[in-house]
Amino acid sequence: MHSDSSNAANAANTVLFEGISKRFGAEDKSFTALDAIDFAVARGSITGIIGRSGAGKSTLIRLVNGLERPTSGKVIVDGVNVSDLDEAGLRALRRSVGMIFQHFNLLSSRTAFGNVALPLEIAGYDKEAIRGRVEPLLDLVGLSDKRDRYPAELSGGQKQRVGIARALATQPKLLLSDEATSALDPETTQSILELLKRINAEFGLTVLLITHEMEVVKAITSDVAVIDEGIIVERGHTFDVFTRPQHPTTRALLAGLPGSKLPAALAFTLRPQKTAGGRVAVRITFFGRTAEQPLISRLIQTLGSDINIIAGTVDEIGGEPYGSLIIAYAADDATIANADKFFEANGLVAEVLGYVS
Ligand SMILES: Nc1ncnc2c1ncn2[C@@H]1O[C@H](COP(=O)(O)OP(=O)(O)OP(=O)(O)O)[C@@H](O)[C@H]1O
Repeated sequence: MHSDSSNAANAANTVLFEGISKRFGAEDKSFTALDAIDFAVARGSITGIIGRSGAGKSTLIRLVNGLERPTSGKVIVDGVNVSDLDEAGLRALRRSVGMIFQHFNLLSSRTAFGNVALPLEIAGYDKEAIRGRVEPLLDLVGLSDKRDRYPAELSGGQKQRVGIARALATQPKLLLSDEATSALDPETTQSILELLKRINAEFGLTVLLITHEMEVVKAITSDVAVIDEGIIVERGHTFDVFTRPQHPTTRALLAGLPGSKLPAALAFTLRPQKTAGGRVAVRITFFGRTAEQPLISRLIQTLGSDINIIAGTVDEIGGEPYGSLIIAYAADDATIANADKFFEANGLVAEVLGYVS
């Protein structure tokens, strides 16, 4: 029997991790790969789990389709406790949960068509039904003209498209992605992420992806959890986690993003203390609607023309505009007070980076 609250949680979430821990090895020298994980993957979301190598990401995702069993706790997929399933139940679960992999895991002896058809053959579909399902899928992933090609004749991006079509063949409600773009170049990564985004929007498919690449999380997820040594250290809407990271691990992962580093010339001259007649260097972060306003010209109007713009980026996180601007201006009390008033009035987050002469 489910309580009303667990029914509501199952309606809202495709996956629930409840008090999950996973230990490997014998009792006396066991290793804790996951510890006290409570996490929900909202239905229809694209949710990312990010962490460094060895953080526990693969173990966590493998619990979802029953490839690993938790040492304690429950993983609930679409209202079903995965640990309660017998072999037949696990087979049914794996039909309703598609998965894509870093190295694609295609059968080299089968064509693109044959690879996509495989899960349908295993599920016992007849030839006609298989063709009726596989051809539109190859079309969806843009590979109709490659239907008779073998994996060795396809590029990495094309192989991953076959992998995506195969994962969708049994019409799953959930797609698991295990570092699916890690072996691809940035441009191909972008096109695969666009495809995942389109599939999520068109079919309402929930996507749970694990990655060590912040770029991937930034490009397509709505929600994210940061995992470190088997513990979720930070979670939330991607936009909030990226713009106001709280945990040092999140900050360290974000520091690898292009545009997050200080320009070399500034980093070299920046001092922690104010110098006589020196200038203060400030990073202004602006979100949502403020990112679209003509901030720079208003800033110049407020602070006068004695302001240097050192660096700037405008970007999008989870579809929301976001920008950052590094400026320097006179570090006297009147100018600083004037600037602070401007930042506050315009809802800008300003962080003093240091002082330059
Ligand atoms: N079958 C196993 N037996 C023993 N230890 C394991 C097993 N599987 C994983 N581990 C350990 O659990 C920890 C988490 O591994 P996991 O593969 O989940 O990390 P990850 O975040 O996916 O890392 P990567 O990105 O390198 O794959 C690692 O320290 C790993 O060595």
